[in-house]
Amino acid sequence: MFRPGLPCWRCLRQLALPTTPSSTTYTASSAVRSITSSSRRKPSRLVLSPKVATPSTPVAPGPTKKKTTNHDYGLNKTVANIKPRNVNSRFAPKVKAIAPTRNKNLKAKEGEEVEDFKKEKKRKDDDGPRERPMFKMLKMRRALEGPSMTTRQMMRAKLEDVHSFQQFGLEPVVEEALLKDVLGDLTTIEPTPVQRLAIPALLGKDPALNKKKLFQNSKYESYLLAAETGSGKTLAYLLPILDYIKKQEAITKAEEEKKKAEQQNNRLFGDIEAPEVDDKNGKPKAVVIVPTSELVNQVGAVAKKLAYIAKFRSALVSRDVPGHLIRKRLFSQPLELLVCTPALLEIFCKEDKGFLQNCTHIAVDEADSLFDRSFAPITNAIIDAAPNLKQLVLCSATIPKSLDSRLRTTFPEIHRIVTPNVHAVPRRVQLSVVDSDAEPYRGNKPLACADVLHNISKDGTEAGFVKKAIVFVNERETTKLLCDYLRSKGIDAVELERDSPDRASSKVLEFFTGPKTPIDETAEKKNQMKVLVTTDIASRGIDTKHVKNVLLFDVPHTTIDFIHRLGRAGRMGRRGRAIVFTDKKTDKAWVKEIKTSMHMGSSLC
Ligand SMILES: Nc1ncnc2c1ncn2[C@@H]1O[C@H](COP(=O)(O)OP(=O)(O)OP(=O)(O)O)[C@@H](O)[C@H]1O
Repeated sequence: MFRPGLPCWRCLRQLALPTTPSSTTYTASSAVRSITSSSRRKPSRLVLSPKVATPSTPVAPGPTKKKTTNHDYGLNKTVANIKPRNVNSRFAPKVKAIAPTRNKNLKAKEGEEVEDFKKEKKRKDDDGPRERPMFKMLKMRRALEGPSMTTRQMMRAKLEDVHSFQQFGLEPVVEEALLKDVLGDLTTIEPTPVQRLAIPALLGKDPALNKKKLFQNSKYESYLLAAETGSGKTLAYLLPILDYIKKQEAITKAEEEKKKAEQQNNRLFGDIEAPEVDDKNGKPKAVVIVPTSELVNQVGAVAKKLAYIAKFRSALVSRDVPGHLIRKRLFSQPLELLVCTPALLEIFCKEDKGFLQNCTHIAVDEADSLFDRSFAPITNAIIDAAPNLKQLVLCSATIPKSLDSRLRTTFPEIHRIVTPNVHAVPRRVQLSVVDSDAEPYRGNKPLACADVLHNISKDGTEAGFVKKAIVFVNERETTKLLCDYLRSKGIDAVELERDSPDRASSKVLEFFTGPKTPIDETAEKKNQMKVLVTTDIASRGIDTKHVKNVLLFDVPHTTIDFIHRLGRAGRMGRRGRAIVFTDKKTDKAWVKEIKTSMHMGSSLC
């Protein structure tokens, strides 16, 4: 309340006039401070934000408005007035401006936070140059190379000619193993588009393919198989390899019998040859290279199924296999097929220069990752270590432009087998977008995710079976945090990332790659849904045939990641549902573009 004789503080603040004539100079600001002393009563107002030391996502500097004091608008300047980029430049002025109002503790705290920020900045600078997020985003969205219209039409025409596996003329044992043990549970068995195109070409039975002319300047035949996710690429390269092995086996057997007969003959005349030393142990005839141990197990499982009837020896080797088992699997018997990760295979090749001397076939699955900058030297070294290589097959669901141009220089004669729908996510996968910034989530993305999962579990689909959902995140650290959060909301979630403790046992993945699981009606708490929270480790190649729901908690960085993650649902003609969560950092226009492309069934190029 205003009383005459006493100063009005509002006026004092505005006029900044001295009030009472006293011995000490009494300014308006000091008066306000001494009387209201809001800072002392409400210290929280002056406490620096605890986030000041937390590195925020760097924002691209926009054009700054310049204050011109004179009217030459900076035209007469001879020196560029660019501020040096130092740590303090962004927030030192703020610190200075409010410094006089601080007490000692606050100053100390402030100093600590500045130090923290400096340390963080130094760490970031040491890690490499800072990139502006927009440019980083654009750089990471590597464009995919799509097939031309003519190629698509040619491929479509070719597809019409093939309808059954019997048309390929595979070795009888291989065909029997395929139809009985691998696809035996299907009512109608017919090859998929990539199998129709690739198997005749790799077997040398494609009349349109003149191999002699095509590979006249090359030591071996090279093929690139590019087909959509979940389209049966594994069998497309595995069947021709096994067919060759079985054919060669028959030839070798005939030769050995002939040799034996000759030796028998020679023995009659006393000329006995020394028996040949068996050099086949630890020398595989064919090698399949895959990027992860999960894929070693998956491809290996298909090979094992085929081996039961087709009778060949295969070995699976990855970092999950103990040393004594690797030794046993590799060196105790002659080996036909080795499924391995590149790092281990490179070690074997370095240790034994002749390790791949009997190898005639190499298949590189997920070729786009195995030929990217980090893996390419290893993969190339392995290929170079096979002197008798006859066929090299590179296989992937996504061919980035960078890989395409690298292949043109490394393997100029490579024959491309591309399905018409490559780089497209099947239309049977429906994509929905959930904006976590909108009501009712208000920026709480984990809550949005839990809510969506809750709704899925109650939607009445997949009656009688446990629903399986995969949630993909971008960062490893998020896996555990999100998984714990979902568990706290009563959702049965498990996590899988590169360093997960239970990764070695593969138990986590087994459930999601396995067949449909009926709900246990006898259990006290009936489990309606199981959720896997994972990174890209489970996005490539993992055959989650019975997973219908894929949630992209983070928007993937690239179109390639989009294709692989969405590819975990809607495999082999099944229906699927994908949900992507957006927030204010998301490029919503891009997500919309992806959604439109999926709706149209076109490539996500
Ligand atoms: N001709 C076929 N008919 C029916 N099912 C098949 C056929 N060929 C393969 N499959 C099955 O389809 C599933 C997917 O196959 P596969 O893992 O080889 O796909 P992919 O193209 O390699 O997928 P990704 O690109 O994700 O690695 C497997 O379970 C496989 O058994």
